[in-house]
Amino acid sequence: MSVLDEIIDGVRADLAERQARVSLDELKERAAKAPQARDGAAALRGENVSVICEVKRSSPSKGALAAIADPAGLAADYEAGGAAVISVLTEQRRFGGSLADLEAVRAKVDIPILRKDFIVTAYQLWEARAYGADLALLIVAALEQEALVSLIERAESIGLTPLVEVHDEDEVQRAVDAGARIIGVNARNLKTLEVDRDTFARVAPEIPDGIIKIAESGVRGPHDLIAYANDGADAVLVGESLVTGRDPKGAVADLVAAGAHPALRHGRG
Ligand SMILES: O=P(O)(O)OC[C@@H](O)[C@@H](O)c1c[nH]c2ccccc12
Repeated sequence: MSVLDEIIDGVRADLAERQARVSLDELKERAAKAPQARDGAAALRGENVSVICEVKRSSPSKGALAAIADPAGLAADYEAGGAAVISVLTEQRRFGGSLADLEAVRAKVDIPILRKDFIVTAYQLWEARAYGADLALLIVAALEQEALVSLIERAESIGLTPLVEVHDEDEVQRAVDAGARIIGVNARNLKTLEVDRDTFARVAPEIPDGIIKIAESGVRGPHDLIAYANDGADAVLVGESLVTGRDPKGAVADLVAAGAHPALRHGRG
């Protein structure tokens, strides 16, 4: 069994508990009362390379990263540093996240928020909306094609912008066929947890023009953002280096400044 399969088993068990506690109808009522979703694609489409900053306490590859007693405070620092979008990991067992984190971050920041989790059913999309997310991650490797297609459609129909994650060329094809408009290339293979920063350069050329391209994982600082941008990234998604650093706001500002360099505009569409 791959790491991804193990994670998804845990996610399904936790999901079953929540489903037993909160009915889909209750969730839908809560989602109806949530503030209208912000435009996640618009936030990522600007002239500059956008920075998506992640609230992440731990990871299956590294274990504990940071306690993050105040996820909303961290997100506010990210926003003050110039983040375009906040990613909140809500998976509990391996990443130490929760829907409460999502809710707290929503209450504090005005920029769009991505629910980062292992979404396998529409119930989780309704949760995302009910707790204030604007975008939702859908991982191609975790979904059959039929499920991917229907979750993309469902996300859009409830006002969530799907960010579709891939790791190789075949998954790009599946994402495109399923109608993805934002594709994230994860440098980390979720089946083995290995990071290969060359993944984006290899896989991104397969993504058609007009689709927003995000380079995910392994960004240590501005030099990695610049490398990803030169390979065509419209945005980068950064977690570990921000939560383990001393000055998240300053680190985000440095990334944002690098992403605003006019030399990077050439060749990105
Ligand atoms: O901490 P990093 O290396 O900066 O990576 C952030 C983000 O890309 C990573 O957390 C991630 C990308 N895709 C995921 C899917 C599930 C869980 C986590 C992820």
